[in-house]
Amino acid sequence: MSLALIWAQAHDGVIGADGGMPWHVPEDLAHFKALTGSDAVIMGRRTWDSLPPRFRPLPGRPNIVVTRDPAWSADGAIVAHSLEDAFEAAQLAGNGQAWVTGGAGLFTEALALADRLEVTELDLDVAGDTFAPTIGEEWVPVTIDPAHGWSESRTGVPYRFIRYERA
Ligand SMILES: CCc1nc(N)nc(N)c1OCCCOc1ncccc1N1CCC(C(F)(F)F)CC1
Repeated sequence: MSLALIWAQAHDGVIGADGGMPWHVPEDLAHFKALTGSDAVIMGRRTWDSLPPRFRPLPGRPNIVVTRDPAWSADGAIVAHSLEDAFEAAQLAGNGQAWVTGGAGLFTEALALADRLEVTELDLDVAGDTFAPTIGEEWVPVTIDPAHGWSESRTGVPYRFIRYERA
């Protein structure tokens, strides 16, 4: 079972503001859906709370939610009380690839265990209160589109997808 992290970030690594994502880039939703498919997703409880109700749980796959609260539960969520427990639950319930989908705390912790990062970069200046983890030198960007070219979202936001793998 390997662990991948997936996130979308604006300038300065902003990934969230006031419990949500301060943008709407449909191409990123499609990208997230295409990449994570029916694989297990692991997320923190605040990310779970941030999901629009129609996507909670994320459809068609095990949703593992990490929380410190021993009393927490939610329909459609497999509860874990640590990233290790979540990883184990993903191995039991999942099909080979597990995705950490947020938030910042989990990304920072999971970075050490992951072998793949799928980052959507948005050419967007937006105020935020939550930030992506710093990607260290050991991570190598894998060119997946012509030299990481920028595309333009139908909402006008330039975006690009970058895959990183551990060197
Ligand atoms: C997509 C947002 C997203 N992008 C990338 N690249 N990495 C992520 N870690 C990520 O955050 C996933 C959890 C938060 O997700 C949402 N937050 C607000 C609104 C909508 C969503 N989505 C819509 C698509 C839906 C589907 F199941 F269709 F994929 C899942 C929930």
